[in-house]
Amino acid sequence: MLSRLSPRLLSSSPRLLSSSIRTLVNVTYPSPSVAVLELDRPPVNSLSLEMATSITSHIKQIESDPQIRSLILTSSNPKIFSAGLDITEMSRPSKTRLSTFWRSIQSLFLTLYSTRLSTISCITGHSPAGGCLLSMSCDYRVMSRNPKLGIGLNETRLGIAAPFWLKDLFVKTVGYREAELGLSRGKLYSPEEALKIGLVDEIVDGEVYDVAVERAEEYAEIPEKGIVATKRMCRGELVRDLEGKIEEDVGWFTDFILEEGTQKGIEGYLKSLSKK
Ligand SMILES: CCCCCC/C=C\CC(=O)SCCNC(=O)CCNC(=O)[C@H](O)C(C)(C)COP(=O)(O)OP(=O)(O)OC[C@H]1O[C@@H](n2cnc3c(N)ncnc32)[C@H](O)[C@@H]1OP(=O)(O)O
Repeated sequence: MLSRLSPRLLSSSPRLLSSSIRTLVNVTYPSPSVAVLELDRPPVNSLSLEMATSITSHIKQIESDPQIRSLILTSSNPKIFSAGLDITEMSRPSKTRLSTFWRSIQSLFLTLYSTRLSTISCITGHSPAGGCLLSMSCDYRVMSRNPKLGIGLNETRLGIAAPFWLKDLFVKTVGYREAELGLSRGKLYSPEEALKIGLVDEIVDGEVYDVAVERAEEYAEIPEKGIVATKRMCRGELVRDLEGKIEEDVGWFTDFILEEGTQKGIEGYLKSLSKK
């Protein structure tokens, strides 16, 4: 049923969706050339297999409408953009589910990072690890000034490591030395710190969503051919690197996660989260 509805109809009539086919995201259109994809998986927008798959398929649907030029990625939770990968997917998983899960994350990254759409990440809340991956995959990042918020790659704190393509993305975004420091220490940056190192492009005192819409409209006014070719030039190398190593990366991820030491670390981290 979903595939027979146009993206516009789907988004403008959320009541059409019954709870049995929850999409985990909401799509709206604040102007004729801008779409907003709002992450909506309570409590923390963590990326499960289903969540990652849904985001990817909605980006593809939005992309297929030639009128849409810009996409804003945001969250229905004002305090949390995304808590990153759903850690329960990595806790005592079956190897089959774990591989499929990781493929869904690779595919989400490749789709978001290389879309023809100009993408604006509207970071209203915390954005650790996979949340930071989503933000960094966008073309422009605006974040609320709230000093209590954190954004960064804290994988080492869970006893895991970022894959090579996420490390490369971080290096491209903040530079080699800052990336090495941030990754090793699993550092979450405040919005001010993130602005200083180029992890976000703008921090906003008031309504971050309004600024995101403004930026999305500015991007939408730039002629498409030039901006898409430029994006391809800037991002093609990393896309090709991962595309050429999909299987190797799945093998690396599943081996790393299924190792007993990693499992103990993940269990401990999950316990510390639920004890808070
Ligand atoms: C081998 C290589 C692997 C490479 C993979 C590289 C890529 C990405 C890795 C990741 O993304 S791993 C995930 C990293 N994320 C985090 O460390 C964030 C953890 N969460 C938090 O810090 C906090 O939850 C928060 C986001 C700051 C929100 O805090 P708040 O106080 O508002 O909410 P909580 O009470 O902590 O959480 C509510 C509820 O959600 C559960 N939960 C939180 N985060 C996750 C998550 N990422 N996955 C699954 N579940 C999560 C948390 O346990 C609570 O559950 P209950 O106790 O209510 O059952």
